[in-house]
Amino acid sequence: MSAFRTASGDARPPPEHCTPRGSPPVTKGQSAQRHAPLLAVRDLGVVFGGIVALNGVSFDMYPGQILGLIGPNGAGKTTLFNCLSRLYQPSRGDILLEGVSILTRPPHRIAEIGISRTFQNVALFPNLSVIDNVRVGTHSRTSSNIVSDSLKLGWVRRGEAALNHKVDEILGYLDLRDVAHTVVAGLPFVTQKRVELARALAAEPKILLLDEPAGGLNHEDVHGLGDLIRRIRDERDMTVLLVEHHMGLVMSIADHVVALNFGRKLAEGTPSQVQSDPGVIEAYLGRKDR
Ligand SMILES: Nc1ncnc2c1ncn2[C@@H]1O[C@H](COP(=O)(O)OP(=O)(O)OP(=O)(O)O)[C@@H](O)[C@H]1O
Repeated sequence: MSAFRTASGDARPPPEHCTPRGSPPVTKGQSAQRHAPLLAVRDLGVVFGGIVALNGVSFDMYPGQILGLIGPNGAGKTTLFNCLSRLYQPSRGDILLEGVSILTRPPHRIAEIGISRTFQNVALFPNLSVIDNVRVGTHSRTSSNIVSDSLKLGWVRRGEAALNHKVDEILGYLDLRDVAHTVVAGLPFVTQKRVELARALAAEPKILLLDEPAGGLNHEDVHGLGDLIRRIRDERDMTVLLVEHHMGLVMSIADHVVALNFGRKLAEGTPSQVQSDPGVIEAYLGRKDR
């Protein structure tokens, strides 16, 4: 069984937004394009010394979309991802969440406005248990402080109980209850990836940023991961941005794909539009006449 199943299993009816057989499928994310963008990337530019890592990239993300960000090595995907999670400050352009620029926010305050991320190589506290790592994710949702915590005020205790309940629910959702009290360092990489996802979900983000979630996973786990990402979008009402080299995963779950090359946007559209774009084919395979 895939390590990326959820506790609720796989046998579910198709979601309401699916169209009947025969008509072109319209995904929840594609129909969302009728709404205002949740996130707008505008003319983004990043320069490292003499290297132009991003050059005037613009695109929109709509509520409920799974957006795949692809491109060959060095295309600028990680740079863009790091701008979205505020690790990098762009040299030009803007990123707007629900119409408001996020560029004045430091990285540690990005979860408060509804953006959570996972890391390519997993960035957990290795010596803490699974449950404590997931609790860290709830930090942006707590309003207590050292004074109220030490006085154990009534509203602090009620808040703690609600957070514990939420953490337990997420552990159950990602099938992590059995390892809740196990120290993370001893767990297999694939389980650590699920813990990181649990931590990101604990912040209840509007936008979940996934940095190469399929890296290091076997074929079966990648399949399970695809199902899980779609379920998280559908069941937990999230919008997902996925940076991924695994083309099969991106093309099977994304509603919309943005392709970068040499720091510029090369193409965007549905997975099949982007897959058949001559510029994208050339960027991945090289020119035929070479
Ligand atoms: N911190 C940095 N300092 C200098 N140059 C950088 C830095 N980060 C990225 N670059 C350069 O910016 C360009 C874009 O890199 P980036 O890592 O964003 O691409 P990518 O699409 O994520 O590639 P990969 O798929 O290989 O991870 C590359 O030329 C890279 O060498």
